[in-house]
Amino acid sequence: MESISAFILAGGRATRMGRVDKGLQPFRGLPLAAHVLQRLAPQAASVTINANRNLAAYGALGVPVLQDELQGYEGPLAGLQTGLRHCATDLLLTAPCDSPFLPADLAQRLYDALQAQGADLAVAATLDSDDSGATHTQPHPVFCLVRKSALPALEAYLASGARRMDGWYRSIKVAQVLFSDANAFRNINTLAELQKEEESAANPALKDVASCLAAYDPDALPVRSAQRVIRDFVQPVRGVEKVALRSALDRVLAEDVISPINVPAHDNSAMDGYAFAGSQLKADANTTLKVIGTALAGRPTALKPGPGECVRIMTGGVMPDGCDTVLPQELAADLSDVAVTIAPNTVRSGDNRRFKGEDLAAGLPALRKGKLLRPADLGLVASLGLAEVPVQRRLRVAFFSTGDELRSIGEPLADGCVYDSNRYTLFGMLQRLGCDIVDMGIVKDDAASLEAALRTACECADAVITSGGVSVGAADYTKQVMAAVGDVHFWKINMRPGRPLAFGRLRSNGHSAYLFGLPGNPVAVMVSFYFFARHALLRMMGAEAPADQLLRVRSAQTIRKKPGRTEYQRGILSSALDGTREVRITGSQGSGILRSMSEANCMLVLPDEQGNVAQGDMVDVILFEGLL
Ligand SMILES: Nc1nc2c(c(=O)[nH]1)N[C@H]1C(S)=C(S)[C@@H](COP(=O)(O)OP(=O)(O)OC[C@H]3O[C@@H](n4cnc5c(N)ncnc54)[C@H](O)[C@@H]3O)O[C@H]1N2
Ligand code: MOO
Ligand SMILES: [Mg+2]
Repeated sequence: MESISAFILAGGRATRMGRVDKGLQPFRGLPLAAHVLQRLAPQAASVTINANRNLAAYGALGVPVLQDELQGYEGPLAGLQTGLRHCATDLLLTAPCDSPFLPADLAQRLYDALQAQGADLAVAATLDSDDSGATHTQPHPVFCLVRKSALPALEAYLASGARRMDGWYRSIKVAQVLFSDANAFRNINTLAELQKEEESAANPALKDVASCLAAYDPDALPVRSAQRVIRDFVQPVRGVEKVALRSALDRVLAEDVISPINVPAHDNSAMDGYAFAGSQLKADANTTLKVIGTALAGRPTALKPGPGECVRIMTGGVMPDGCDTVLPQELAADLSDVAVTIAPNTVRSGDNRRFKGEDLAAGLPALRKGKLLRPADLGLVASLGLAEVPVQRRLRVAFFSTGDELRSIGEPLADGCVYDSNRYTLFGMLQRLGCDIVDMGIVKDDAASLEAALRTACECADAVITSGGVSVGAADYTKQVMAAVGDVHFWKINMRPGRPLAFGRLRSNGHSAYLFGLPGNPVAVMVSFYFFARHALLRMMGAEAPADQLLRVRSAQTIRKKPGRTEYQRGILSSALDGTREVRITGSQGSGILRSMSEANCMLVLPDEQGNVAQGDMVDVILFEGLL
């Protein structure tokens, strides 16, 4: 094939996109024009972008940018004219900036037809069918390959005042090439289309995700399978903000932090003592060195100890030239203001020296994107002298309780009613995860109130958490309404507590939010949150969260356990008389007994295959608290 230059037409006004610069709209993480560039680059010797505004932003894509030479947004032919005038090859391939799916063999197939038919221009076309099923050929005039020799005809056409692409085509010899995949020429004209494309790529249907499991039985789902479907279904939210270092605590780092400096910046002493060249140490006799001065931390010295000399140095003091070893002062065999004596085998050459960059090396990542920032990380960023860090935006989570029997604090407790405790445990767990919280209170068990609440929640939050109404009770409208407002599955999970769970995505008025419909029982709410919602929310936050840390310890008692389901029993981990760790459970394990959670300091995780636990058997526990 002859050499081809490609030309991306991004000079339009994008009237259907509200006049935003279409080629620069983000799509799957890149500007639209960058997708077109990626598709064209392998098909051409060079790529140029034709744009009439935001030239610098297009330039940032790493290819030359040319503005129309005709003034006033005169359409694609004006772009083509500019392209042909500046084209370094005999052939110019054009494509619009909003066609991220264009064919990988566009250039080759247009070229073949151009050659075969001896044409000036080859244009792509597809077969379309109308409502009656009749087919017709649909040309895509902006996807064309044109010979530079057609420029005079184009100049003449434009000079006549005409601007239509198909009009000009009638004045030259055109070859039409039929492509079978009409989708490949799909362009994205409106912001709504762009959003829809984004979503369909990023958001598969829940059934498609669930169907990836080897076996999917929503009525008997292993914990691991449910966790997997949830993990594969939820996507991180977008949005980065720069915050002052202290405000970054418990936030998720949005970009790698690259160390701008070496920490420490110099080789320095790890001890208060005497710095010298270690090669002088004698193996079988005392080494005596003359003290020629002092190096304090923060005050590098110009002293250069020669043979038989040393420098008194403080911890953190920069190592003087030629020194690689420090004798801690308390290890000196003899010491005066002017000399120090070191007995054999007190220190080895190289001891007590800290290397430049040994903590953090300049130019290397000090912290990785996705890290949940802990106190040590704040200190680490501070040690680099950085005042701000980029973090993911906070996740917004809306939640409410359902059930006619629920009362809020401050209300009298009518007969048969209970105070709503789930909103408080949920508040606590979400707060600790660092979410922005929208507490929507108690919602009555009627379809209209539930639907209104779900829609409001969906429209204002990234995730919605409800409690209650997901089992089989007569007054539970929750499931019906959830199913109507979104793509939601209802599971019975092989676990206890927390057997029923609703999971999916709600949609309302163009907004969407993930839904976790947790069971109503107060312990079940917490267990389902910890083992399903928590991981999903961390993933949405963009966090690279470590897997749950299970600790294997001895059971101090026999524990009843049914095989075939995972049981999360509430435990108290303590030290036995012999100092080893053992765990016992907190009395009744009923899923309405919240006291069992409050008294516990850990949860036993007894897997599906496990039967009764005998005293002395080893079991897995997960701790509620670590170091803060
Ligand atoms: N026939 C069956 N009955 C039940 C099954 C079953 O499989 N078959 N599953 C049981 C399990 S397991 C659970 S868990 C619960 C879950 O029920 P729901 O999600 O429908 O929850 P509710 O019926 O609304 O409430 C259950 C229970 O929890 C109390 N509750 C609810 N919300 C709160 C709150 N915010 N604060 C305090 N307490 C709350 C509520 O009063 C009920 O006592 O279903 C079993 N039944
Ligand atoms: O499993 Mo239910 O969730 O026992 O309380
Ligand atoms: Mg119920």
